[in-house]
Amino acid sequence: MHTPTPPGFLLVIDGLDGAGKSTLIQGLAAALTQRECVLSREPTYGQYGRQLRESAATGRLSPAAELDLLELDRREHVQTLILPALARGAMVIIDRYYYSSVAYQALHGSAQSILDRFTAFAPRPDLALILDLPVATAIARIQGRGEGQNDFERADTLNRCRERFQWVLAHCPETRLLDATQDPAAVLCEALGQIALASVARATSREASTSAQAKEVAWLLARQ
Ligand SMILES: Nc1ncnc2c1ncn2[C@@H]1O[C@H](COP(=O)(O)OP(=O)(O)OP(=O)(O)O)[C@@H](O)[C@H]1O
Ligand SMILES: Cc1cn([C@H]2C[C@H](O)[C@@H](COP(=O)(O)O)O2)c(=O)[nH]c1=O
Repeated sequence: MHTPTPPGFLLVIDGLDGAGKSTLIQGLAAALTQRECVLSREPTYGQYGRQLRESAATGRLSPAAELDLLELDRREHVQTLILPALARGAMVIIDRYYYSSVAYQALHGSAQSILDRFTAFAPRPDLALILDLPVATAIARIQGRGEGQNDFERADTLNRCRERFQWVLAHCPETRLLDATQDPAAVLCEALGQIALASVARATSREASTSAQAKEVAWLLARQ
C-alpha cells in the first residue's frame, strides 16, 4: 500500500538583483494553475523584513545585526507561511531564500556556516532555480527599471555574490542554474521543465520522499 502523496512543493527562485526573478515568478503563477500556489518573498514585508529593506536604502546594518534580523524574518516566514502552506499541500514559490544569505551575507563570513545556520530551521526546497547572468546585464536591467541602485546592487558586491551563488550550486543538490540571459519566455519554459523533472523525481521516489518531507515538516512544526 502506498503512503499518501507528499504534502506541498517548495520552489525557490533566487539570483542577483535584476536577474528576472519577479518576472519569472509572475509567469510561473500564470502557468501553474493546477494546484494552490502561494507566492512569497524574502526579506518579507513583516516587521523584521521591513527593517532589512529600509536598511538597504538608508545605510547598511552591521553584518551581525543584518544576519540576526534575517534569521528573525526567516523564522517568522517559515512558521507562519511556509510550513502551514506545505502542510496543506500547496506549491510555495519564494522569491529569494537562504541562498541569498549565503551569497550576500557570506561576504562577511564562511558560506558553509551561513548555510548551516539557516538549514537548521528552514525546510530544504524541492527545487531552487538560481538565475545566473553577467553582473553588467543585471545592472543594466536594474537601471532599465528606472530605479537607482542601492547598496546591495553595486558591481563589486554583485560580482562576489555571483561567485557565492556558484558555491551554492556546487554545494546544494536541490539547486539548478538557469541561464537568465535568455528571453523571458525561454526562461519560463526552462523553469517549467525543471519543475516537471523535480516533480517526476519526487513521484518516482514517492515513499521515500513522503516520509522524508512529511517527517521534516512535522519535525519543524513541532520545534516552532
Ligand atoms: N529574461 C529577461 N530578459 C530581459 N529583460 C528581463 C528578463 N527578465 C526580466 N527582465 C527585465 O529586467 C528587469 C528586472 O527584472 P525583475 O524585476 O523580474 O528582476 P528581479 O530579479 O526580481 O530583481 P530584484 O531582485 O532587484 O527585485 C525588469 O525591467 C524586467 O522587465
Ligand atoms: C533574502 C535576502 C535578501 N538580501 C538582499 C538582496 C537584495 O538586494 C535585497 C532584496 O531585494 P529584492 O528586490 O526584494 O529582491 O535583500 C540579502 O542580503 N540577504 C538575504 O538573505
